[in-house]
Amino acid sequence: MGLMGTSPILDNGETPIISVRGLKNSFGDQVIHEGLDLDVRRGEILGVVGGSGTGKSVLMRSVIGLQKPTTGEIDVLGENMIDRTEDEAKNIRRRWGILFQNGALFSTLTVAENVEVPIREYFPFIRPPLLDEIASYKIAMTGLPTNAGPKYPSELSGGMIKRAGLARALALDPELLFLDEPTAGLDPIAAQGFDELILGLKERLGLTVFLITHDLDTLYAICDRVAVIADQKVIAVGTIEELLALDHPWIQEYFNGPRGRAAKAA
Ligand SMILES: Nc1ncnc2c1ncn2[C@@H]1O[C@H](COP(=O)(O)OP(=O)(O)OP(=O)(O)O)[C@@H](O)[C@H]1O
Repeated sequence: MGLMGTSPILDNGETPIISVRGLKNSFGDQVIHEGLDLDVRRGEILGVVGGSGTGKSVLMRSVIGLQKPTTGEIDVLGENMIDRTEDEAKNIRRRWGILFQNGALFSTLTVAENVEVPIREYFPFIRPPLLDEIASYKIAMTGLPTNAGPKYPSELSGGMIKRAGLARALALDPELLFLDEPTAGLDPIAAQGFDELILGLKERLGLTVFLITHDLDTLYAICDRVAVIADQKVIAVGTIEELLALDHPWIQEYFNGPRGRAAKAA
């Protein structure tokens, strides 16, 4: 643990699932990241934390190829993400699932139809009833009742929308899941249920999870390691216990403030 090294090979000899080196992102004069390094290991849930506007979402967008960095190297699932052809990019996108902050469902499609979108895109030869069966299976995996399939997003609660978004993220059996603040806006019980769902799916499906969150309960409950973004880079990464041992004001305030202490005690 501790401060990031520069080798893309981890201590245990494994190649990381995500490797970011020397990332710089800027918008005009505003520099968001500079010299940012990060590794995500196979099978872990890595939490990404940092103050508002430190560039957590921009980091995720860079990793998934939606935001071209100013400079830097990004490897995901063994593929170099910089300067890829559209075909290569499409192939790699099939191997991960993304849950955006607001669920990002198509409002004019039912839950089942939303889940079917990526399947239709990549496997156009799969037709109903198999398509519907796959969608029902994914919907059930996320703990939604079977009657959620024909519903429209506007008929769902916030927690159900997140689950439907997750069902769509799981549509193509991804190896890697990106979650952007999955419990934001959920009540504590729904948030806890969602945490348990993520942890269960990670264990059963062997997923690797990149998770942006402000939710201290989530960090304590399900994250194997936590990466802290401050001063335009990942200043530290490790278990919460390891982070607590570091003498950084933001880390101390975040994990040892009243909310951090309450989450730890829970
Ligand atoms: N496309 C863009 N054009 C210009 N500036 C942008 C763009 N995307 C993000 N930014 C800026 O980059 C900074 C980081 O944004 P980002 O959304 O990644 O922060 P964050 O850490 O995810 O914040 P929060 O915790 O509040 O969600 C912000 O100042 C934002 O205004």
